[in-house]
Amino acid sequence: MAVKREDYLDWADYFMAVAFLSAQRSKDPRTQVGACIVNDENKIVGIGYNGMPRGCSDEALPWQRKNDDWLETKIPYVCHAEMNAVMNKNCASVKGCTIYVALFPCNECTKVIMQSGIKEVVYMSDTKHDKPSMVASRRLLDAVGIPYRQHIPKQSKVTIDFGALEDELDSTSTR
Ligand SMILES: O=c1[nH]c(=O)n([C@H]2C[C@H](O)[C@@H](COP(=O)(O)O)O2)cc1CO
Ligand SMILES: [Zn+2]
Repeated sequence: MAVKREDYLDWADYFMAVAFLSAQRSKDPRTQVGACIVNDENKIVGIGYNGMPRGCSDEALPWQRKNDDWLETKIPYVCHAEMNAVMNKNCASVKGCTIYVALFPCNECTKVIMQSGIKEVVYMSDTKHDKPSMVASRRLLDAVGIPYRQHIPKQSKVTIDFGALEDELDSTSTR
């Protein structure tokens, strides 16, 4: 009798992988961030990545990070992954949900997370840990007791191979 496959993706790696896959949609030349919101039934209810607001051409607005003129940077225009994931929700509310994010959320996203009722933050990268924005995020989350923890992946890499089923058919084909 065939036995169960053991090297399947566990839930947390799956949700973080969805966040990272979503990030690949981002046009930001420097930092691509993705977020995935999950309810208490392990159902995905929102996905987002950082991008320009709906209807804005990705070519019409600046993508540079620094410029003497702040209006010529992406900062005032780009919508962060977390905010997009909340706005993209496919259910009435994300209250009680967990958000998986590729990068620890900035203070603006943390406010959106808090106001939406999300109850837990799971992040992968913390490369901006010492920026005032992240310090403010932790202060806010600590103030209300929303837990945040770094994801420790069981699998360091998740590969998507569009040819996987063809290979499988080839190798198992007996006819
Ligand atoms: O929480 C976040 N979510 C998010 O989507 N982003 C996006 C905004 C920008 O497009 C990019 C950050 O760009 P940069 O690393 O050049 O500052 O990542 C950035 C953060 C944290 O800074
Ligand atoms: Zn943000």
